[in-house]
Amino acid sequence: MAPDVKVRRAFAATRALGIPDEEVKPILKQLLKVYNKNWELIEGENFRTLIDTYYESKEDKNIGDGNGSTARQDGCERPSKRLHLEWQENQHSNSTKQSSSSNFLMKSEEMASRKAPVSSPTLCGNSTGELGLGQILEEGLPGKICKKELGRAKACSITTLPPLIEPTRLGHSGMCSLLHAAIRLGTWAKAYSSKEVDYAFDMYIWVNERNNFLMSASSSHADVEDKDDCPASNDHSSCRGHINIASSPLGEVKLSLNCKQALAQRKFQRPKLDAVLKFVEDKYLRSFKIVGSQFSVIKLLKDICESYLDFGSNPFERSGVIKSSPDIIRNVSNSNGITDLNTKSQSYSGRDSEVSNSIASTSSSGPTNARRRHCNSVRKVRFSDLTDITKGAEKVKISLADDPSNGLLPPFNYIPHNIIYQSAPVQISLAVLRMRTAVPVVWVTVSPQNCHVLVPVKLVGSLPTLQQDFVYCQDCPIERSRNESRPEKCKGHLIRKFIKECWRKCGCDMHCGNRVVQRGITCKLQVFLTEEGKGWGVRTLEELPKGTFVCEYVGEIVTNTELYDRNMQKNGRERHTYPVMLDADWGSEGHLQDEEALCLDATYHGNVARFINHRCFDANLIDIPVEVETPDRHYYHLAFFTTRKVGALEELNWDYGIDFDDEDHPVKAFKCCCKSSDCRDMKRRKQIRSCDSHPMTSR
Ligand SMILES: C[S@@+](CC[C@H](N)C(=O)[O-])C[C@H]1O[C@@H](n2cnc3c(N)ncnc32)[C@H](O)[C@@H]1O
Repeated sequence: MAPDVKVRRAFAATRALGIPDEEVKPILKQLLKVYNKNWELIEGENFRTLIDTYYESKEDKNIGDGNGSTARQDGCERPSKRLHLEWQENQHSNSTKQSSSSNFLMKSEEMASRKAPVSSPTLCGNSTGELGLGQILEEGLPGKICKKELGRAKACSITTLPPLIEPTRLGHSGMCSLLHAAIRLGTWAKAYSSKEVDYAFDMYIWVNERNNFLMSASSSHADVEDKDDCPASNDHSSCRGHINIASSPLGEVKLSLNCKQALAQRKFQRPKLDAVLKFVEDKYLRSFKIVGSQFSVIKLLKDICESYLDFGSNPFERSGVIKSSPDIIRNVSNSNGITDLNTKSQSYSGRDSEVSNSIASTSSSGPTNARRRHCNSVRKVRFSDLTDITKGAEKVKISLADDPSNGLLPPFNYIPHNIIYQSAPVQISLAVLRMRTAVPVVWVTVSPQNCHVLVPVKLVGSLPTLQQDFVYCQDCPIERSRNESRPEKCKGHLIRKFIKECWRKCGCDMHCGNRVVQRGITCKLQVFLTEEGKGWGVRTLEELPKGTFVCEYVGEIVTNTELYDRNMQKNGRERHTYPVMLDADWGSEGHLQDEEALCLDATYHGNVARFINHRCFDANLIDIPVEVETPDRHYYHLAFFTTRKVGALEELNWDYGIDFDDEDHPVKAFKCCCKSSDCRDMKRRKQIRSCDSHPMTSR
C-alpha cells in the first residue's frame, strides 16, 4: 500500500477518536523515524502504537506543564484511550467476541430506547448522530451523557442496564480486560428525589478450584437505599464508610463504592470512570512510587476482594502468617509425590463454562436462581491456600512442601514485581526509552520437551565463568554508608554481563522472544524446610536444563542509605533475607550519589527468591542483571538462571557474594551450612581455629 494511503488511514483511525490530524502528524513522523518507516509496527491493532504514543505525549506534556492530573472532567470531550484499546483488543482477538460485542451494542441501544424515561439526561452524539464505540462501552448507554445536562438534572434517571458482557472462563491473562469491562458496565448513576446521585459499581468474583476468576458486573444493587447500612441479603458483609464489601456462601465477593456525600454537592459532574482510574493510578505511582505499569486500581480492587475472601476463610492470614497445612499438597500430588498443579484443571473446565453461561444469562434483577444453582457447583476456595504461597500473584503456583515438621513461614507480603520503598529515584518513563533500541539477546529453546525453557544464547556457554572479575569504585557508597568521614577503600563489585530485554517502546509485544524475565516464573517451584539448618529453601519440582530462567529476585528497592538505616534499627537480628546490592554498574561511575546506590530488600515484601539459600561454591543458580525499563543501570532486575542441569527436587541456591570476614558489614553474615567443598565460611572458621590453637597466636 502506498505510504500516503497509510497516512490517510492513520488519520482516519485517530480522527475517529477525536484527535486532530495536526496533533497526530508530528507523532506519526517521530514514530516513522524511530521504527525506520516500518508501518507494520505503527498500524498494528488499528494503529494502537500511534494512539498510545499520542496519549503518552499528551500526558507527558500535561506533566511538563505542571498539569499533572490526567483525570479530566471533560467527560464528553476526550474518548477513553484505554477503553478504545480494549475494544480493539476484543475486536482483534476473537471474532466471537466481536459478534457478542456488536450484540451488546444493539442490546444497549434497544434497552435505552425502550427503557429510558422522559427525564433521562440527553444523550449526545456527534453532529452526524454517530456515536463512538468507546463512549458506548464506557457509559453503558448508547452515547455520551452531557455533563451539563447531568449537572442540571433535578431528577435524572438513567436506567441501569443488565450485564451484557459474556463472562468467559478466565485465566489470569484474560482477566484484566474483563475486569475493565465489568466495571465499565456496572457503572451507573441513579438520582433520588433527594437530588443525591449514587455512583457505584458491583463486581462479582467467583473463584473456582483453580483460582480462576469468573466475573460479572451486575446492576442488581442499583437501587441502593439512601442509607449506609449493609444489604441484609448477604451472609457476611462489612461497611466501612462508603465501601461495602460482602461475600456469600456461594463464593462471590461484592465490592461497592458508594460516594453519596461527595456527590451531594450540586456542582458535581459525572467524570469518566476510566479517567478517574487513570488519575488514581498516576497518583499512586507518583505518591507511593509503586513501580511499574502493572499497578492498577482494578488490581487493587481485585486484591481487596481476594483478601476479604482470604481473611474470612484463613485465620492464619489475619496475623500475617502463612502456615503450612498438610492436606492441601496431598490434594495435588501425583503418584510420584511431585506436585502437579495442573492435574486437577481438566475436571473443572466443564463446570466453568456452565457457570459462565449462567452469569451471562443473569438479569439485572440481582442474583437469579439460575446463577445460584450454578454457583453452587463452584467450590468456594481460599485464595492463598497453601498450594500457592504467591496467592495468585504469579502465573504459576508455588507450593509449600507438605511436611509435618514445617513451622510457620516468616510473615512477608508476596509481590511479583519490585516496588520502591521511599527514596530510590527509579524513573520508569517511556520518554526516556523512546529513542532507545533494544539489543536483543537471542533466546533459544533448549529442547522440544521443554519448550517453555528459553535460554539466552549468550549465556549458554559462559554461565559458570561470569562471576570472575571485580571492579572497584573510586568512592564506594557502601564504604561511605559505613563511615562517611573516613570511608575505606572499595572492596570490589563483581563485573557482570547484562541482559537487555525488549520493552514497550521496542514495538514488540509480550510474545517477543526477547521478553523472558519480564514474563515471570514458569518453572514449578516449591518452598520447603531444609534439613541442614538453613531454614526455608526453594527447590524445583521438575528438571531444569542449564540456562533456564527460574525467577527474579524481587523486593523493595531501597537506597543503600535506607538499607543501612533499616539494618541498624533491626540490629541484624530479625532479618530473614539477605539484601541484594544492585551494584553491577557501580564501578563504571566516578562518583555515585547515595540515592543512586540501590539495593533490593525482600524482608517485608518479596517473591519466592527470598527463600533461596546461599551456596559458597558451585551454586546451581547465577544472578544476572537484566535491563528492562531503565537504561541507566542504577536500577535493573536481577534474574536467576540455572548454571547446569538441575534435577527435580534439587534445592536451588546461589552465591550471595558474602564476605564472611567482613565483621563490619551492616548485615551480619550467618554461619554457613552450604556444605559445598569450598565453603568460604567453613574455611575461615578452620583458619580461626588453627590460629587459636597455634602456640604463637593463641592467647
Ligand atoms: C534469603 S534468606 C533464605 C531463606 C531462609 N532460609 C528462610 O528461612 O527464610 C537468607 C537467610 O537464610 C539463611 N541461609 C541462607 N543460606 C544459608 C546457608 N548456606 N547456611 C546457613 N544459613 C543460610 C540465613 O539465615 C540467611 O540470612
